[in-house]
Order: sequence, then structure tokens, then C-alpha cells
Amino acid sequence: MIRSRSDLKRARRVVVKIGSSLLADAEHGIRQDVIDHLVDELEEFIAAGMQLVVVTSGAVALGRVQMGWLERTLSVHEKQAAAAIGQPKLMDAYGRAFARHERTVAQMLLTKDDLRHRRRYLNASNTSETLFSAGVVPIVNENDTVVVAEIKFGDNDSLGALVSLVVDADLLVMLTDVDGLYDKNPATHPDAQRVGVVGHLGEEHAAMAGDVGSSFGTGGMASKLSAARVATTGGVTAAIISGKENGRLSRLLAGEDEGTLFLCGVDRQTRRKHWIMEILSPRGEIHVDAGAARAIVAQGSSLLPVGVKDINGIFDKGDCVEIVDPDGAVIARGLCNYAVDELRRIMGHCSSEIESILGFRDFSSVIHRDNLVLSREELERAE
Ligand SMILES: Nc1ncnc2c1ncn2[C@@H]1O[C@H](COP(=O)(O)OP(=O)(O)O)[C@@H](O)[C@H]1O
Ligand SMILES: N[C@@H](CCC(=O)OP(=O)(O)O)C(=O)O
Repeated sequence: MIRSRSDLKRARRVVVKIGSSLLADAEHGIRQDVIDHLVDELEEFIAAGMQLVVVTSGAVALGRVQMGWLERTLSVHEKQAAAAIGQPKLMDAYGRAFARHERTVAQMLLTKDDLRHRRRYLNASNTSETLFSAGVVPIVNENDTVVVAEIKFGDNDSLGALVSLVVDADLLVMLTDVDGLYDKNPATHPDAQRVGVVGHLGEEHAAMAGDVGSSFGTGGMASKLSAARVATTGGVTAAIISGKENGRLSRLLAGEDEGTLFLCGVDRQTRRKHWIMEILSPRGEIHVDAGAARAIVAQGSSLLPVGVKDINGIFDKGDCVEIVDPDGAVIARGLCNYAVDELRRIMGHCSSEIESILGFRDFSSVIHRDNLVLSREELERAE
């Protein structure tokens, strides 16, 4: 785990998010020169054994430039069309830049909804693992053409943060057109001071963030801070550095005073629980009796089939479900070891009967305690 700048030398798996403001301009469209230089720097780390994921913006911007849709605000459908036009140009640019190093790239287009489903999340995770072992660089963007407002990532900063959790990264680096978080927006305040390291990301930092600085950026500093919060509470250290000059990433990874570093303070187990609580959408409810509710809340026990009274929803093995006590309160969430039909057959029975009822017994518990997280209310009550 990265707890200080000097630990950055040990980062082995890194997600690098590259903002539109760096990659596209209204005059040239794609900035192949910028991508080439960035890729040259990234390739040095990959060749030294680092596993890298690139999360890239720029599809909408490139589509707008291509179509001459520059002056006006685009409708959602026009933005989706612009992304469909720009995305192949973006991939082509990365493909060409990495090909100079004989490196293959792969495109991964994701939506937040994909990552809320355990199965799709595992597929994304397995795909990236396979790409890593083949020495291929995953190039990720939001699947803009299929998402609508409710399921759309606010911006690619949060996509970068979620991807860093999916691939179990050590570090998320957001490359932008400013060299870190400043105490005020440097675009409008020339006296603004850079913040070097943030130990605990709080309200005081959110208050520093102003609007977007470039015509193609979308989230400004606020979206980078909220991405840093998602990453750090999920156990991934985050950094904001400038991508405008070469060598900044190397300085950051060498532990030098570069950009702004947001330190994380949680271990892997906490990280898994954060994922269950904050990211996954529950697919159903398991109603439990008073004894099971007490064992879960007071003793941190696993949920056994004998304590299950009722079930709602349609869920599969491995899906996230809510646990509801006899008063109707959601006391916890967890990953269920059995599909809804199987659970219906074993509920109310002892674990020793599972095999005779189902013909197999994968687990003695319905939800193992390692995959079970108490709700915020229960955690607060326990404090
Ligand atoms: N407190 C701040 N510190 C640094 N930059 C800030 C701050 N507040 C607002 N900004 C603006 O945020 C911009 C970066 O966000 P954005 O344009 O969305 O970049 P990207 O396209 O790389 O995601 C900077 O150019 C800067 O003008
Ligand atoms: N998926 C969009 C990302 C838009 C976005 O978040 O842009 P940015 O604020 O520059 O990271 C695109 O490729 O244009």
C-alpha cells in the first residue's frame, strides 16, 4: 500500500487517466504528438514490469472537431454521436503510438452500470488480468453511445477511479492541464498555491475546486476530487499531475514533489467491503430472524440458511443482496453464495442439510462474514 511519496517507487499496477484538454484542440483535433510523448513515457514503465491501464477521454471532443460542432452546446444524442465518431480516432492514435514500441493495445468500453453488476465487474476484471498477462495495454473509455444520463459516469475521472478498484491498482494518476490541486482555481487566481499531499480528503479541499479550465474538459477539479475520494476510500492512492510536459509522471513515480498526492488509509479487506457497500447494486433482499440479525450485528457472524425467513428479488450466486431484520431495517449487505432458487430450498434448514436438499454443498453459509458489510446505521450504532 502506498502511504507516502517514497512508496510510489513500489507502484506495480497503475491506472493513468488522460483528460480531453490534453489530447484534443479545436484546431488540430487529435494531438498525436502529445499522445506519442505520453506513450513513450508510459512504455518505459511497462518495459520495466509495471502493469498499466490507460483511461482516456477525448472521444466527444474529437467527434466535435471532425464534424465542426464546436460553437454550440450539444444535445445528449449529438454528444453520443460525437463520441461514436471520435472513439475510433482516439484508439487509432493510441494504437499508432504504442505500435512504435511494438506494443499491442486493447479497447475496453465500460459503463458504471457494468461495474455495479458483480458478474460484469468480474468479467471486466478477468479481461484486464488476461490483457496484463499478455503484455497488452487496456485503453478504457466510457461507452458513451449506450448510456443515458442516469447511468452515465459524471466524467472520466470517476471512471478512472472505478477502474482502479476493478483492476486492484496501487495508484490512480489523473493527468490534466494543471499540475495538481491548488488552494484556489489557478486559472483565475495567479496567487494560488499547489497542495502537495492530502492525508484526509475533506470539505476544505472541495471548497478549493473551481470550474473547468479548458473548452473540452468536463468535470474541472471538483470531479477529480470526487474521483480521488472514491479511489482513496477504496484503498487506492490517487494523484493529479500535469500531462502538459514530459517527465512529470516519472518524477511522481520516483517519489519527487510532483502534483498532488491523495493518500489512502485502508487495507485490502476494507477495500472489498467498500466495493460491496458503495459500488454494487443489491439484486434482492434476504429477511432474517432475530437470532441471525443479532449474530451478524453483534458478533460479525456469517449468515447461515437456518436464519433466513424470506427472500425477495432475483439474484444469482455471487450477487449483492441486502439483509433485512424482523423490524424491516436493512442491517447489512453481502455477496450471496447461492442463487435465489437454491436459497429458497435451503432456507430455514441447518447447513448440514444443504447437500441432501440441493445435491451439492458449495458453502455452509449463505453469506460468508468476509463478504458481509454492516449498513452505515449499524456501524454508527456500534461506535
Ligand atoms: N483549485 C483548483 N486547482 C487546480 N485546478 C483547478 C482548481 N479549480 C478549478 N480548476 C480547473 O480545473 C481544470 C482541469 O479540469 P478539466 O478541464 O475538467 O480537465 P480534464 O479535461 O483533464 O479532465 C484546470 O484547467 C483548472 O483551471
Ligand atoms: N467519454 C468522454 C469523456 C468526457 C470527460 O470526462 O472528459 P474529461 O473531463 O476531459 O476527462 C469522452 O471520451 O469524450
